[in-house]
Amino acid sequence: MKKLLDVIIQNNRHYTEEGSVASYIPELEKADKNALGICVVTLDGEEYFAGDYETKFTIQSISKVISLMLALLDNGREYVFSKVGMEPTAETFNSISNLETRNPHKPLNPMINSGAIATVSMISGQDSNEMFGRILKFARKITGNPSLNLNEDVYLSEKATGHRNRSLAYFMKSTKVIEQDVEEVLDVYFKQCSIEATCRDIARIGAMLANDGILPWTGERVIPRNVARIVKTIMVTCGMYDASGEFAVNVGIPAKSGVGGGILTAVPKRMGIGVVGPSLDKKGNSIGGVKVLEELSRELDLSIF
Ligand SMILES: NC(=O)CC[C@H](N)C(=O)O
Repeated sequence: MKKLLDVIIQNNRHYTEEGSVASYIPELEKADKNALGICVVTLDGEEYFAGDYETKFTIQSISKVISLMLALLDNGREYVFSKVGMEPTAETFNSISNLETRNPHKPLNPMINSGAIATVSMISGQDSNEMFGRILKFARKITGNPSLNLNEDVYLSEKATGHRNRSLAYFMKSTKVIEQDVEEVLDVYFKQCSIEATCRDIARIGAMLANDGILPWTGERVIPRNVARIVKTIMVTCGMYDASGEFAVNVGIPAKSGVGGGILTAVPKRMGIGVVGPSLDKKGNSIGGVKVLEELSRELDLSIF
């Protein structure tokens, strides 16, 4: 496995030249454009690494998977999906247009910004500190990494410039999708996006999902099987934003990307995979990361379809 991963990273590193790092959150521009790394965590607890696997990145939209799990645990499926839909989108991840035209009462799905902000608003807690505290605690548990933390500079950078997200949130307040204080909800959203990780951390979340909600390295159940199933299904249909269909054809596994360059994937019954490559394609997915996953999926026959 280790050899295969080394070769795949080598074969695909050149793609990083064709993309660019995210710059609309100013702090993200500091990322290393040519970094490309991978970690595979199998369900028997083995971990394999290749390339720039030690590269740290903020999880950005990958956090949407974490808050969806927590919102489902806190509220149950009926309530969560009364506020946010389950349908894929052909628009960009921060699109505002569907909010009014498609269904003014709920954002399309929990993997785009509007849907994730609505999802975050359903997480229990008195204020933003308590809500984010619960997200971080849960994230530490499912990564097995007690030192997982916020990147303060990215958080402040996004908070200062996140006007598009603010407009999505205030629109949803007007339609009563969001019932809480908008600024508190946004603060939690900006913070969860700014959690800093390595590809090992996200591979471990993938392995837990692949293992139907049980941490492979301790045997502990952290989410019910049904929650794992729902989350993986939403990842397949919506996790790569408006490139989810193409990714399903070319790779064929539940995945969630973030503009920090990470992609979390869960291969049911087999493994979790985390990749990092901050150079992004036009839709905001790691350009090298997607290519690495395509080759790995072909080599190991990982597609679920
Ligand atoms: N696609 C992403 O990773 C988007 C997350 C980012 N924090 C944003 O809200 O714009």
